[in-house]
Amino acid sequence: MFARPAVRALSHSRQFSSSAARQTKVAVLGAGGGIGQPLSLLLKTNHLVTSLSLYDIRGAPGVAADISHIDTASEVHGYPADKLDHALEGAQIVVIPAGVPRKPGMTRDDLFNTNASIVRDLAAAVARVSPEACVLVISNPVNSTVPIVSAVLEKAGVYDPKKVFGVTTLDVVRAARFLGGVTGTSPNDTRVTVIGGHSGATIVPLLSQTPYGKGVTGEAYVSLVHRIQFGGDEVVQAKGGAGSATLSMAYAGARFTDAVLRGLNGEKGVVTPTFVKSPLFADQGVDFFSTNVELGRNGVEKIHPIGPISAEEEKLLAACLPDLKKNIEKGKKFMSQ
Ligand SMILES: NC(=O)c1ccc[n+]([C@@H]2O[C@H](COP(=O)([O-])OP(=O)(O)OC[C@H]3O[C@@H](n4cnc5c(N)ncnc54)[C@H](O)[C@@H]3O)[C@@H](O)[C@H]2O)c1
Ligand SMILES: O=C(O)C[C@H](O)C(=O)O
Repeated sequence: MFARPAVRALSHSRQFSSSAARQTKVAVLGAGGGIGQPLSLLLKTNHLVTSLSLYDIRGAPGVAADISHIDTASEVHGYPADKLDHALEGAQIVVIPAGVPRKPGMTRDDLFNTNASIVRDLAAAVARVSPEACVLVISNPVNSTVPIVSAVLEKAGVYDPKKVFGVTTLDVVRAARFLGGVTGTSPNDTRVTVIGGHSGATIVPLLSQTPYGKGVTGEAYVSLVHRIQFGGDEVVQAKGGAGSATLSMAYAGARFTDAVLRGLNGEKGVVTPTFVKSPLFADQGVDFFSTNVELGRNGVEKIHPIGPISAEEEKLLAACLPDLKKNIEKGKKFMSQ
């Protein structure tokens, strides 16, 4: 589906014969929503998906009927509110964009009270029905919902930290686009590794690690970093109360799902940032963190170190860690109550 690799590290051919690709069922929970619909559409065009299972408390059968007419080989089924378990049967990948989006003036953390329980209940169903699936969490606040999903699976005795991912790809997409805008180059030449978490100061773009990013300094650097960290707010403001990023997120979610699919299919060198259980800053109480991760047949194959960073990025990282720690602890506390 995507002509370009997910990150610049993916440079080799990714062609598969249909016989080489395994059968992969992908379930989308929240498929009737602003993200869920275009994400499901993009997944229907992905030839690594053999079966697409669309679930929502509202509207999923209609979305499924519509998408099922697209002339790619995958089967599409839609499931109403009371058929969650059916939707999850046999799923190898579960993507979760279910939950409420922000309105102007809200932080992602303001969504916690509503989305924490939605994600918890969906994760409980995953634990019960498809415990071996890779779970890709889009619902905000990602910094807290990923620890919640992990804790639910852990409580059920089926937690595999290699298979739970917070989707931070939109930050990577924005960083490439915004840097390309500043330097006047194609985003294909301005891929940026973005580490940390997915909200404000927890989003840390490593511009110094790219040839074009290194050249952005002074005020231009400060405003570029701010735009990457607060790109979500731009969309929330522009939509004026009608929600947050849906189309760019669907693109980002489909791209990350494609990366996971390619890893499961045995493709080597699939590397992209994602928010996972990570040892990198665990000694500082931050045991979930996004860095470049190599994806493989079992999910996370290898967590890459952050690599050399500039003095400015050291400061961004120092600001990120306390906020991220609070967000992670909030998710864990919710699950321990
Ligand atoms: N990770 C990211 O980068 C990123 C980017 C954009 C948005 N988001 C988040 O994604 C979430 C969804 O955003 P949206 O714009 O699609 O919202 P939306 O309101 O348009 O859609 C959400 C959908 O979830 C469904 N839903 C609610 N509870 C459910 C449940 N228990 N089971 C199944 N479905 C349920 C709703 O019926 C709705 O169709 C929000 O939390 C938003 O903040 C994350
Ligand atoms: O900004 C939001 O609330 C949605 C999403 O997290 C984004 O980054 O666009």
